[in-house]
Amino acid sequence: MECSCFADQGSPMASPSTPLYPKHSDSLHSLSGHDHSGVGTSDKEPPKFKYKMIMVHLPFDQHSRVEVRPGETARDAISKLLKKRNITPQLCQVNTSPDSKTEAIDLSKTMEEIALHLPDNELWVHSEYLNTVSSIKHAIVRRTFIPPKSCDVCNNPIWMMGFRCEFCQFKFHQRCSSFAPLYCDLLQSVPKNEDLVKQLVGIASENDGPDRSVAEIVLAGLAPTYGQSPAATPDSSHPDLTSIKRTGGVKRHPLAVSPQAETAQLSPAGPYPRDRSSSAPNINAINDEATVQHNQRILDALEAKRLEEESKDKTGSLLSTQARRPHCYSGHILPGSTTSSLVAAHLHTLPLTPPQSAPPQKISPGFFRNRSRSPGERIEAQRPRPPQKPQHEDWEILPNEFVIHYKVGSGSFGTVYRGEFFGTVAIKKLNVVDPTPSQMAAFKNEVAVLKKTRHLNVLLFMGWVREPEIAIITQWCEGSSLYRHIHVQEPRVEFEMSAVIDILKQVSLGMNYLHSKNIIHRDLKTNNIFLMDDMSTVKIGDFGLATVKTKWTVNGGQQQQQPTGSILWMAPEVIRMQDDNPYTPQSDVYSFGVCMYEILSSHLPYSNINNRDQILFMVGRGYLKPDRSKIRTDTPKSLMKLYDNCIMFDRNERPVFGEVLERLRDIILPKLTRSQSAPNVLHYDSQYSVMDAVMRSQMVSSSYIPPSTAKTPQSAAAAAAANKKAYYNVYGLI
Ligand SMILES: Nc1ncnc2c1ncn2[C@@H]1O[C@H](COP(=O)(O)OP(=O)(O)OP(=O)(O)O)[C@@H](O)[C@H]1O
Ligand SMILES: [Zn+2]
Ligand SMILES: [Zn+2]
Repeated sequence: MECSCFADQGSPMASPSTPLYPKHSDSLHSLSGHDHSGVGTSDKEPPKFKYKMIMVHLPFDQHSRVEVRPGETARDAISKLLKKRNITPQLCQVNTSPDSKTEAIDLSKTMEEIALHLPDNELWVHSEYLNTVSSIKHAIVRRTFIPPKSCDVCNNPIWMMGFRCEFCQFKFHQRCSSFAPLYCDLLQSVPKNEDLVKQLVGIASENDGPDRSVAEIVLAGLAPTYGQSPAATPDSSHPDLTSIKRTGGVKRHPLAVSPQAETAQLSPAGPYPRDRSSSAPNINAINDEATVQHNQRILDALEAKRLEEESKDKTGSLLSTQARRPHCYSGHILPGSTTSSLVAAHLHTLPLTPPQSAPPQKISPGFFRNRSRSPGERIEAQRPRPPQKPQHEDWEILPNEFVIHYKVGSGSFGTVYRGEFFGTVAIKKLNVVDPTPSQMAAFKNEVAVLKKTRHLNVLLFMGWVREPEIAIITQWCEGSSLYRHIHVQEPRVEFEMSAVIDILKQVSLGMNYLHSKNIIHRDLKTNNIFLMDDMSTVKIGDFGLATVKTKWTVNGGQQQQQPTGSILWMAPEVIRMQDDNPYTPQSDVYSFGVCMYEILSSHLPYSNINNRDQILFMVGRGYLKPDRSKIRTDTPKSLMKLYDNCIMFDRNERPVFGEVLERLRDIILPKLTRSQSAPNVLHYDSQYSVMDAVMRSQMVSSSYIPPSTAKTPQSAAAAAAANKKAYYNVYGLI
């Protein structure tokens, strides 16, 4: 096959004489309808080209655009695209059509020259190699690892149960399955393309680093057939592994048995002189949603098969497995595999074909870990580790450590349950199925921040759950949200002004703290403000988790274009989504302003407009603000001013929470209000303040006893208990 591949740079395979587009160029010319006098071309006139951007179709159904830059060769331009995706350019060729059999373009030409002749502004990158690679599946079996072996994903010990590919020996925890490579290396398919082999030899001898390793592995897999004609190779669909010694493929795993010794013993001279046993990257570490789904399918199938196997006669299963799977070289099945676990054969029947639109091929640095180059290092890697307790990651809570009781409600990015984890907790399962590794990593970063939050007014984060679904566990808030108090419960609560200020101060304290930790809430609203401990303490919940809130809400992947969720609290700049990330401390301050409005007016904003889009449009442009006339008349001027400042259209004109707090502290309530109230109960952080304020303002109970009037601690406690009961009775909470 004659082609002008990336590998041809300076190699004998280069075909500079290959005419550029011999089949199409004439028709192109007439089709284009442009003046192509520059084609050919005179030195003086800069060549005119039709397209500034060319669409490039990439392996795994991806595509990208490449800019036509003067003087840049096609090789350089397209290599950049491929390298970004961790695809080895040397393994690809470029055509002007989706058919890889057509003439490849000459990559030494400039993009300008190429653009001149393109029928449409499209190019196709083909790779037989990648096609072959992506057809190879793991043969994963569930295994008991005694003594524990380290997981090839996370490096932590696999304590007892885990999984391993019987081909490539890749082993991993169930929880790490989403990070396992999608396929194993070239073990089954033996490409018979001589050109490809030559290219690989070229790569193996000329390059260094991952490219070379990749080529070496493939060549190792091809070793027995290399140099033979396709007809002379054994039946490629069922290669006899006792005669085809594909040691390179199997022994490449870092912790697999004695790589060097066995390579020396088993492998015939390879097609190239290097010691290939030392470089063994897993070339197929494709980490994304497809991987997760793929692996999950494998695990699910395995689980089903395991149960099936368990009910069968265990003694016969090794034999039958091997009989059903002629590919399975018994030497690869390590001692310790339980016969019942050898379900690899069944996997042949599973529909585990690679996804049509496979993701970028990533060579994850994680998979190079422990691949030592010296025998000494290898021994180190194989030394058994002392047994350890099963490890969870920092603050991870295992499925068997908590109990879910019942569903409480759901929001835009999760469902909340009441449950038990060393006491009553709230478990929020996030709306995410199969997070990509990058989402998972971002999520973990955010968890790392959440776990450091310790403030009286911030809901206590207690841990996170990976399986069966990703969830966050927090302290449980008995009582109710501010939203329920204002908008739902009957009779309506109108807090005393002093209680209003107390609540606002506590919210500002919590928010100021979160901002000091660089946590932007992104969803501050009265639903996420809880009144606890007999309503004396305010807790802010549902904060942080930027990844979950933006990226996971739409099909698990894309950034949302349209604002979703709680639009009433969204700052105009968030509604407009003008920047990549419109969330700032000031956008939280805006949301706080809306909470102020709710509590001061007992209304939700824009309750007279029932068109969501209209609200979004008008608030986003600054044409609409909450109806100020609904705000209660006893609101102090300074508080009103603070509210106005918080909801300023221009975020730079809004105060920060530190200032909000100062201004709230400075508010002096009219003496009259105070003298009517019981003394002392309303000062900031009074244990009874909010509840007392509610009770008094509603005059709900004749049995109300201001705690501060109680003579002894016991009678104060009794008064508090009685008041609580009265309160909850009134609101139907008990
Ligand atoms: N820690 C908690 N303790 C008690 N109830 C809680 C807790 N966290 C949430 N809830 C309740 O669970 C329900 C669902 O909460 P969730 O946070 O999912 O939704 P939301 O805040 O209303 O909306 P969104 O998440 O879209 O902003 C609400 O009724 C909320 O009051
Ligand atoms: Zn494998
Ligand atoms: Zn692991």
